[in-house]
Amino acid sequence: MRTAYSVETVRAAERELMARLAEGALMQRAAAGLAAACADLLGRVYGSRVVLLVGSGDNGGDALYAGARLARRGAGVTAVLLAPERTHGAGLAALRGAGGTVAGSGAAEELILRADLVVDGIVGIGGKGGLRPEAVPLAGYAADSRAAVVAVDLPSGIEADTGEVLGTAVRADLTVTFGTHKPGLLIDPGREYAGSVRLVDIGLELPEEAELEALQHADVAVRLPVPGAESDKYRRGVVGIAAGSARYPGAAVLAVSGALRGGAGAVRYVGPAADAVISRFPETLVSDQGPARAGRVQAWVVGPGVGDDASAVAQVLEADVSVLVDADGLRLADRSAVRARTAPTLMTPHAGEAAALLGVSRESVEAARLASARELALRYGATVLLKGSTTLVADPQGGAVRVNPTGTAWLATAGSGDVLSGLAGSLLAAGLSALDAGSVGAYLHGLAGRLAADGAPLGAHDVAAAIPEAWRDIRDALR
Ligand SMILES: NC(=O)C1=CN([C@@H]2O[C@H](COP(=O)(O)OP(=O)(O)OC[C@H]3O[C@@H](n4cnc5c(N)ncnc54)[C@H](O)[C@@H]3O)[C@@H](O)[C@H]2O)[C@@H](O)CC1
Ligand SMILES: [K+]
Repeated sequence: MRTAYSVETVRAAERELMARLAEGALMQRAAAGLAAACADLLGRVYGSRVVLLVGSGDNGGDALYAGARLARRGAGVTAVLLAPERTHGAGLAALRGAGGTVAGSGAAEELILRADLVVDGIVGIGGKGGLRPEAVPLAGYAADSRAAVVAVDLPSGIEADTGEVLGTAVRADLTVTFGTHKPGLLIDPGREYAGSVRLVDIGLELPEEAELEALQHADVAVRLPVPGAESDKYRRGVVGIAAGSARYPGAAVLAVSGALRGGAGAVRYVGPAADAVISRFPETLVSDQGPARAGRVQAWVVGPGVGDDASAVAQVLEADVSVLVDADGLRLADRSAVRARTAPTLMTPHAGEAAALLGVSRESVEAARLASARELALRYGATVLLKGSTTLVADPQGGAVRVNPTGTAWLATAGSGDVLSGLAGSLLAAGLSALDAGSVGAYLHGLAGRLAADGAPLGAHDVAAAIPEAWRDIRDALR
């Protein structure tokens, strides 16, 4: 499991650790890790041109000490100081002692454009409210330069706790982060600014429960349902799919295609698209009765392509089994009916749907994904899977939010969400909690999307067809 902790938690752990260590020891650990990462990126340190962007805090101190280490190995290191009178004094002395120099801000553009490496130590976890105006041009020069850009702890200008980007931020090729990932490094839009992320262990002791967690192959593998010797189709779980309409039969077919690959023993389809479903997937059990009379299931998926069939949504919400609500279902679901449920509920909006449910703009959901997912979970008393470039899953009772690491932009294709609904609903029917079904479903779906796309456009049905390959790939992590 990859975890991320909030600034407040990191600060507390740092205080505790600093009290036990010699003055400056922690910063030396950070700088050593940073310098090593820079050296790896440069390949040849000797003779390289390195520019340090140095803000007024310890983030700048890290950059200066790392710069001193690179200067000692023969790099030409120049520091651009944003606040010369408030620069980390000992760090600056170390840089000078190692042969590094300081340039005035007038020389910054020229230096950055000619550099091999730019180290962004403008601001770290002490930053708030986006880049200050004097730092904004530096981010621009770094973006225009052919130099590799390494962010210290996090790209300056992104909000560490949320991944929000307020105005301009530094775009890094590599972020070297200390002690733990910060939430903003794993959530868009901040994640896109971070490039690849390298974690340097500085010995922080962090609490059990993280702010954010990202499942990895091994975490998913142990959660995948596996039929036992005693299993039959009913014991493996039956998932009911209430989806599709005369106008949108394809949504039903795609939801079923995901559900068939998600671990349930049988898929029961209810709705007006039964013919389309059967002709594509003859193994589906179909019914033209409403969900309330369709026979026993262990979980329901309701919503993809149902149009205005509010009755199907209401019937499903009354069922005493796990329910996944998606697409049209989100619009039609009565909030008090969702809140009144005692069995688990998983809602799967994309940013636009989440915005409608919260009564805010789509942009504000996209800018603050973590807060939006949490808020929605609280309001509805339901687990919320917020789809997007970084899919998040939040439980209503709090706890670590799951962030999906397998997403790919190729998944932004019509019908892809219907496949995810069926898949995650099938995992619910197989007995996974709403949090696990949502996060394991998103992980499988993302990986299937990557495997199916392999760098080329794909259709949603390709994603569904690639789920078994993704499943095997993950399962093999346990071998
Ligand atoms: N505290 C520790 O134990 C350690 C801290 N380390 C480093 O220290 C950093 C935190 O240092 P600080 O607490 O000094 O804080 P920062 O260096 O992150 O930033 C604080 C300084 O930046 C200025 N600032 C705030 N917002 C800004 C903005 N939007 N634009 C420009 N300047 C802004 C403030 O005036 C303040 O002087 C970490 O991110 C990490 O890089 C590491 O050395 C590891 C050990
Ligand atoms: K930084």
